Amino acid sequence: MWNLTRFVVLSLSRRSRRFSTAIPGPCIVHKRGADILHDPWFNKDTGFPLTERDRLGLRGLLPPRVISFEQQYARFMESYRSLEKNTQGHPDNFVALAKWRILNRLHDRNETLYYRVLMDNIKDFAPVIYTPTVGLVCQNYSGLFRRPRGMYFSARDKGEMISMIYNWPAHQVDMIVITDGSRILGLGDLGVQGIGIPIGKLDMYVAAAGINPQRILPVMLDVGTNNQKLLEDRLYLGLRQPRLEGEEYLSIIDEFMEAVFNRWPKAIVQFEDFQMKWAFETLQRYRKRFSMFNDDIQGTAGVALAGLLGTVRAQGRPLADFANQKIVVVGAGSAGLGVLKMAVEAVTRMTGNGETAARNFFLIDKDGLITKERKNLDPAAAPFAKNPGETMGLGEGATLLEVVKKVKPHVLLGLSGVGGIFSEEVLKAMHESDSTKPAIFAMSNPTLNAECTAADAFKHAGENIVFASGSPFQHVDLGNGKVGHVNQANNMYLFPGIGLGTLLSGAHFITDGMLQAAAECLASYMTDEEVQKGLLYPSIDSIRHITAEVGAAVLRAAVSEELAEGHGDMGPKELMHMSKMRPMWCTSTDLLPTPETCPACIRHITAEVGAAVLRAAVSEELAEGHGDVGPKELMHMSKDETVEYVTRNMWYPVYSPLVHEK
Ligand SMILES: NC(=O)c1ccc[n+]([C@@H]2O[C@H](COP(=O)([O-])OP(=O)(O)OC[C@H]3O[C@@H](n4cnc5c(N)ncnc54)[C@H](O)[C@@H]3O)[C@@H](O)[C@H]2O)c1
Ligand SMILES: O=C(O)C[C@H](O)C(=O)O
Ligand SMILES: [Mg+2]
Repeated sequence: MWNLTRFVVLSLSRRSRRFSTAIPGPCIVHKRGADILHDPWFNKDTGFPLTERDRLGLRGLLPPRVISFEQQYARFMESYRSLEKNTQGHPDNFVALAKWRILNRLHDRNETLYYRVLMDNIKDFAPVIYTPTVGLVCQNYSGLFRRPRGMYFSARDKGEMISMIYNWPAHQVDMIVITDGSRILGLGDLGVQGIGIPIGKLDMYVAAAGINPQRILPVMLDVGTNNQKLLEDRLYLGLRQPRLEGEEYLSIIDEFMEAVFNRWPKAIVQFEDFQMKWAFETLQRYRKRFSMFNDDIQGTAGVALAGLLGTVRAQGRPLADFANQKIVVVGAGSAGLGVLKMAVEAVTRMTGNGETAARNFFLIDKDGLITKERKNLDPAAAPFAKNPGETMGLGEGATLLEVVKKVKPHVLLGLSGVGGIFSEEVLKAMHESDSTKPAIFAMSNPTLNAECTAADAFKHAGENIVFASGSPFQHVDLGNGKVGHVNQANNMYLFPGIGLGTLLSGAHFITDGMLQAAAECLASYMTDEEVQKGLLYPSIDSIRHITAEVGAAVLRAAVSEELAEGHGDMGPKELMHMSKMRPMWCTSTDLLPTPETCPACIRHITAEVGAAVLRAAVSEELAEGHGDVGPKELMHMSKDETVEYVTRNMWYPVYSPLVHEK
């Protein structure tokens, strides 16, 4: 076994050298001297070798000693760790902003180093550059503002966007995340300050999906704000006017979409944190015309569905039992409705009966249980409103506590944006759940808006629960060496893979089939053993791995729906002939890397899987020809081609030699 594993590890290193992204080719730069030092994409700070200092007119502009990338990395981490130490005991928000500032300064100065430290320390840094700290940054954006990042299109730019889009310096853009700032996490309307969300999401695209940071574009569409406090804030940086509505609003987004796809026809646009009415309206308006998706509706739905299927497995039941799970969803907004729609589709596929698929789902909003008797029932919520006779005796508008007590749900899932709404009484009522392992999903963000904390959930609902939250919480010490596992049910496990898979497929639309493939991939990622322990999602340390898997699943779905038009030098025919594969983008040189020596741990996982396959081939007496690059080895390798293809397209942060061209 050792030899086989060793063999696979060694062959991986051969292959990864062949496709290596870790040894960079030269990078053309059209600037010289101080302009290079002030461009975070090219800047290496003190890391410029002497030859480059001479070639690029940098001699004298830097202190004489050359500091290697690794030394710079260590120095940054040292500063970060000492900041952590020095701020111990300070208020949480103060510490969170201090950490964000130090990372943001590096981002503004040296992108290569920034993304490397982010990728290698994703577990520590994701909560700083993404949820929950990003919420705090948005709330304080106008005061924190030092440098712009991304593009800002405002209602005043009407008629100008087609030319404005050419102000963006990059020739090619692959991923755009856009918000209008109207529903930032659970924090409400933050107007122009919502730009922090696209920036944070795109950082996750770089870290998790390996999207080239030169090809990302965060966008703020400023159509005003209805947040009175911001309108009165003298530092507020956005338009001081109420939000545009109706056709006026839509005409601004229409113009933006036309401008973007006119310049970059192959870009993908992710809509993020739009208030519900515009989230649904824009999704419907654009999804058949452009390559776009709404992450809050569609990404969240896939992540929640994967978690819901995980809870069925955690109970030791077959997946088909999902149709019998009673699920109470609290929050009938873009996220809650997206989750229910996908859950109903899953039940329909399992049972073949769409009529009764929503039977076991109960939907609650700020006015309580939603039934067909609801006055002014929102058409988007109507398919999930209970008919009289299906309510188990509960009336229209029944409270959350009444619903939980009566329904005894298997799952209580919050997407309400209301912190603490899963009160002690509600959690205690989950003791009576009909499930052997009740699940509590407090998915609202950021931390203070979570429906309950992890500690409260385990304390009041019992130690036997499965728990997931949108923002990270520490695992809970249950005493006697037992641990209450906390899962992070956040759409970050899907959106980078949805974007990456779509990009590499060259599909012009993102279909339900592609989204379903992404959700199924995440749902099947965890082993039975892990799920039984209450682990529904991978650790964030494995985000690059899961993203590659999700990306490949999305790509395969696009191919099977005949939507894949290819990407770069990979045409649709080549894509069609790729089969399932596993990624290997680990840069560790260890023979058997561990999660410590290889943060993404890919080579380790791949070696294990490869060795298992090889053992099977050996035991079936088929493994004659797998030497170096024999035909049979090639045959075996072709199973891996899709992920390999995905992997090859993943950017990895290392300094490239710079070559000046006028
Ligand atoms: N974990 C994730 O990946 C993820 C993804 C998307 C959204 N979210 C979070 O979900 C929350 C909601 O997002 P959204 O886009 O659906 O917002 P939304 O504004 O569209 O919907 C909020 C819903 O909550 C309901 N609500 C408000 N107060 C309530 C109360 N007291 N009791 C019951 N329901 C109540 C509203 O009636 C509305 O139906 C936000 O906090 C957001 O950060 C998390
Ligand atoms: O941004 C997140 O962390 C998840 C989600 O998109 C949200 O709006 O809360
Ligand atoms: Mg969001």
